[in-house]
Order: sequence, then structure tokens, then C-alpha cells
Amino acid sequence: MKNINPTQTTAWKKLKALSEEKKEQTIQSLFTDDARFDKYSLRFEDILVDYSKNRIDEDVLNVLFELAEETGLKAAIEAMFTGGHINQTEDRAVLHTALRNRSNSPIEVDGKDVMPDVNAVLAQMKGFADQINAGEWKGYTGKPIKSLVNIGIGGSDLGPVMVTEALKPYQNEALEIYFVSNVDGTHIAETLKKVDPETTLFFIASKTFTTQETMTNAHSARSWFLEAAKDESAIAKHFVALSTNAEAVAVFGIDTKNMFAFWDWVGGRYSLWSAIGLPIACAIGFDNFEKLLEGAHAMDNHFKETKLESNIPVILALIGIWNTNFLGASSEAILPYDQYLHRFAAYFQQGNMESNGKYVSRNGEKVDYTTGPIIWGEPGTNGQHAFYQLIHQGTHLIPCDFIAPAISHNPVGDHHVKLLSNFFAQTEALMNGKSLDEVKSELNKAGKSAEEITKLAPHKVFEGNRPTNSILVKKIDPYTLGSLVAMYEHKIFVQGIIWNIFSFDQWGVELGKVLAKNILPELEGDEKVSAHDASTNGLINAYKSMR
Ligand SMILES: O=P(O)(O)OC[C@H]1O[C@H](O)[C@@H](O)[C@@H](O)[C@@H]1O
Repeated sequence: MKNINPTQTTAWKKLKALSEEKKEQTIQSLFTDDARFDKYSLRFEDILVDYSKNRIDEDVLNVLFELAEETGLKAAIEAMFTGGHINQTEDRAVLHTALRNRSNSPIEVDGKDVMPDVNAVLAQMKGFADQINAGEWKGYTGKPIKSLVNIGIGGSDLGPVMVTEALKPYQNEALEIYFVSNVDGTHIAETLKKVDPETTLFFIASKTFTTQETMTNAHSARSWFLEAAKDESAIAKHFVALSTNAEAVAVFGIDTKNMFAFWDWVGGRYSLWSAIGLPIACAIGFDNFEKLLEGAHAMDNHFKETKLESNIPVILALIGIWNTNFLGASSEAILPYDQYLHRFAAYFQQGNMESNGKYVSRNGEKVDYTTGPIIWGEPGTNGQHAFYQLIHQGTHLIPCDFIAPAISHNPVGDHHVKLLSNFFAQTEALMNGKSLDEVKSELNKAGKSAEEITKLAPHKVFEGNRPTNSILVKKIDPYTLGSLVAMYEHKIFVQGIIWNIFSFDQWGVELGKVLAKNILPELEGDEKVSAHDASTNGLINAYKSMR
């Protein structure tokens, strides 16, 4: 991987100049080109990505591609797919793509093909998921499993939550699935109220198997279970581990034959394709899990093999860089017009912000440009009635991704056409806005006085010119979802390469963990704490006096 400050490239300088030069150019004005939609939209199988409603034209796009060339993107893509240790601060390869390498071509990490191990774990997952689905895996009293409870946090939670929610129409109706992540006792307590120890299977999901939240929840689940089962040997039928840490799994008391392994070259936030996906495979069946992998693999091939100019993740990444570094955006909204995708934005909050929320460059210096955006979003149309006001008329520039399926899993009455009319209308409104003249003439028609018009009109003006991408898919099925997730993963990768940061570590989560460990023993007893700053001491002591 090259180590280049992007601001020092010729392309960056040209982009700066272009952003000045084109300051007044509106998206709307660019649509005088009748071919714009055809030029600036791409189809990948059942996914249509329309990026024409952005403040980009041929000049800008060409230089963005130059930026990708100058910063060594092609070599970086090659390095990732071939097992290079691109996660340099942890000295690891980054190979979530190997987990879904359905072509099965060898992929070597440090001279060893990882595919046999990947395939072996997939076979183990299939065997297990099939038994759960067929009701053949029995609990300690001989009853089939009914409730799946995943205990994990971060990457060991968000992916399975997002996917099982997104693919609920594919779920085996004999099973119900729950997720416990928060160390707040409420999360496990409320979940355990809903399940029966005789028919519950716990997935203890943790790459490291040391994460405080997960281990605490896992121990509580174990105690709850043993209160009913009263026999440690029953644990084997009700607890499985998804982890890279066999030793810690054994110490917890889970037989390692009930452990599903993955490897240090799988980042937590990229792990839903690994053994961490076992709850997904159990809930929707292994065949559907395989389709998810296939869809992701197809997107991997597109990303790896398509020239930059028609490469969807590359284009989305470059437009993101244009919006962030040249138009001043600091956040991006992900707005799915699909209720089943209600955790999609939350999933990519971790995916994107833990990957690219870095201020130190690959050469260890503080960057002097903006890196990863703040990711947020909720399903439309709920968002419309909550925060779209700010997107339309606020002072922040918020580029948005609108995502919608053409076919709904629930074709109830006219719901879906109503939903989609909103999906189409919003990007149109964000682009075109509404001029002062239009507002005035409307008010005039409504019979308002000249005085009223002068007073009201400015508040009703929409500047427009807000950039959006529209991602229209045929249907949210396992294959398409796999492709969509991989598309965003690669977008994040491309941006990290260009921003010259390390996208696959997450040192920023460490400090808080360490300090919490120090504070934990101080919370025992009633003695006053004085080891911290006045605020932290004051808060801890107030807590002690309140409880
Ligand atoms: O799977 P684990 O090891 O329990 O980690 C859970 C999470 O912990 C930390 O917050 C980070 O490292 C995340 O990337 C990770 O997903």
C-alpha cells in the first residue's frame, strides 16, 4: 500500500480548484444533459445505483478517478484480496472476502491457503444449522430448540441483528431469535423472560472471547440456565461459541466441539460472513446463508475486476470523498425505504465509523483533512417525519443514500406504491428544491396578502441542490442483501485507502475500556473516590450517595 497524503496529489489540487470553479453549479442544471441518468447510473444484477443527483460532472469524476489512481487504489485492492497484511497496526491480513469466496480459488495468508479451513467451518455450520432447522438438535429434556439467543456486541452482534431483521421473511417460523448485547442487566433480563431454558440455544459470539459485556451476559445466561437444568453436562446442548479463542471458550465451559472458529484476519465489523453468521444460518436456513455469501462474492468480483469508471463501490466512495472533502459534508445518512432494513444504518455506523473514524494517517501523522463521515439514518418514511426537515432546510450538507426494493415482501393494499412514491419524491425535492418565485406564486394563488407573502415566503423556500444516491433493488432477498453489504464494505475500504488511514484497526475503543476497568473496583464500598479529576470524582461520589 502506498503511503501518500492525498492532499499532496495533483488530483486533490485539481479537485480543490474544480470545487471553487463549480461552486454555483447546481445538480438541477446538470440535468439539461438528457443522457445524465444513463451516464451516471449503474446496474449490478438486480441493483440499480443512480448517482446522477450529485454535484458531479465529467470534469469532477475524471479527476476523482485520477485521485484513485494516484493514491494506489488498484494495488491496494489486489493486496486485500490476496491476503497482504494491510491491517498493519495489528499485522494482519484482511480477508472477509475469503469467507464468501464461492469460487473456492486458493487464497494464501502467509503461504497457507485459508480456503480449506473456511470450507470446513462452513460445513460445520451447515450441519448444525440443518439440525436446528429440522428440530433434530434437542435440548436437555429432549425438546427441539425454539429460541435462539445471540450474546455478543459490536461486530459480534450488529451484523447478525441487521441481517436477521432484513431477511425476516425467510426465517423459519418454528424459531424465534433474540440478541443480547448491552451489559445493562435489563437486556439479558428482559430476554430471559421470553425464553424457556429447555428450548433455548445460546450463541456466545465474541472474536476475542474476552469482551466484558459479552462475558458478563454469557455468565448470567449460564447461571440462569443451570438454575433450571441443574446439570453442567446439559450446557453442551444449549451453548455454542463463535470465536477465534479456543482456550477461552474451553475455560468458559463450552466444549470446543461446539465451537465455530474464525480467524484473526476477519475484522469484527466484517465478520457476519464467518462463524459469527451462525445465528443467521440457523434462523433463515443454511441455503439462504449461502445465497447471502454468493451475493457478496458477486459484488467482490465486480469490485475486483471492473474498471474504476464503472465500479460501483469505487464511484460511491469517490462521490463520498467529493462531498466530504470538497463540499464540506461531515455526515452521511442511509435511508432505507424498507422496514426490514431498519438496522441497516446502525450496522454501517460501526462498519464505517469504526473503520474510517481515524485522525492519524498511515505514516503516523495527524491528518489535515476530513476522514470518515458520521453515519446515521432511519427507515423512510419515519425519518421524513423526524429529521428530514434539517436535510431539506438545515445549514448542514447531508448527502443521503436512499435504498428501496421494487417488490415488497408484504404487498398489503397500496402501501408499497405509497412508500415508493415517497422514495422517488424525496430525492427529487432534495435536488430541485422550491424557489422563492414558486413559493410566492403559490401563496398568491392561496389568496394571501402581499404582506403575508413577504413574511411567509422565505420560510417556505427550499434551496435544493442536496446530493443523493438512489439504490433501487428488485427485492431484498439474501443474495441482493449480500451484494449490498459488500458494496458498502468496499466503499469504506476505498475511502480508507485514499484518506491514507488504516481502516481495519479500532484502537479508539480501547481507552474507555481500560478506564472502566480501573473504575469498577472503586465503585465497591462507600469510601469517597479522589483519584480522578473533580468532575469524575464528583460523579462517582454522587452515584455512591444515591444508591
Ligand atoms: O467479538 P468481540 O471480540 O467480543 O468484540 C466485539 C467488539 O469489541 C470492540 O468494541 C471492537 O473491537 C469491535 O470491533 C468488536 O466488534
